[in-house]
Amino acid sequence: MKLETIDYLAPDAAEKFVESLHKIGFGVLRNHPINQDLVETIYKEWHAFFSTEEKYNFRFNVETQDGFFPAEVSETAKGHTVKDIKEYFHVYPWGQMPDSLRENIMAYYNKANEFAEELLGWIEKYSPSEVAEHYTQALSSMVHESTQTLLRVLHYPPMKGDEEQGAIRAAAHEDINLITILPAANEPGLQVKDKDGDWQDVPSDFGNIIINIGDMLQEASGGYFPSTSHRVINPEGQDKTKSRISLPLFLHPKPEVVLSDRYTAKEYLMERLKELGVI
Ligand SMILES: O=C(O)CCC(=O)C(=O)O
Ligand SMILES: [Fe+2]
Repeated sequence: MKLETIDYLAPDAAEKFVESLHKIGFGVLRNHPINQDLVETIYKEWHAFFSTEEKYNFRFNVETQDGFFPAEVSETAKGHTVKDIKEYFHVYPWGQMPDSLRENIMAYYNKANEFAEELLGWIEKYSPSEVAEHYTQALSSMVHESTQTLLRVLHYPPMKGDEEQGAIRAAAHEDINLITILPAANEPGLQVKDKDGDWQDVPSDFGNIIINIGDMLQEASGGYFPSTSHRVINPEGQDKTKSRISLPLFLHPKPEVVLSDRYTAKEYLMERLKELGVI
């Protein structure tokens, strides 16, 4: 099944969107309520921030994981040995960030959280009853007023030619959280692995919003919604000189939320972070 872009305003949008999440683990929406001018402004402001030395004043707090993660400490995806070519900033409402960037990024954080709750309502409504009966509470209430939901501002720098052999912008991985909401980045590169094991480009027309299933919803739905591998490939030709900025919001349930008879959200997260060697 090819990943189709769904019109948020179409009468059958919710049903089609949830079908796409079930079949592919990804759904792409256009005509959605997230303001594109705000997204563009954030891309510009944070691109400027990443190009200054000021970012080093916000080095991440090891305990709480908010703040700036330089390229040298950037992630290595599960099962990989080479670091991704990226730097990023973890934004939490309670976390450190430059005062000058707070207003716009928090406006986006709040709006995208509200939108995510609406989409979780769609997912719940169109989950088959034998799947939905295992949800221990409404999906939207799992994340409502959660302090764990993480907005990651990612900067993939221009390619310099001295990158480590085999390194890519983001190696294949799955997200740990419930769902992820991601406005199309300012440059292409995001790919999803389909059922045949082939990499498909995610339709990343500027203005689209991309939603994917994370491991926690896969767990809570007994596998009905698959947490699909995705990656960001390196640019070619002219695009090598360009930075790519992206803005995934990782919806994390409140720690005490029961995902399944095996895990609470907190237990699940701890297990995964240990596996990744983060804690
Ligand atoms: O930059 C992107 O488009 C995707 C990033 C991503 O998948 C992640 O940070 O988990
Ligand atoms: Fe991801």
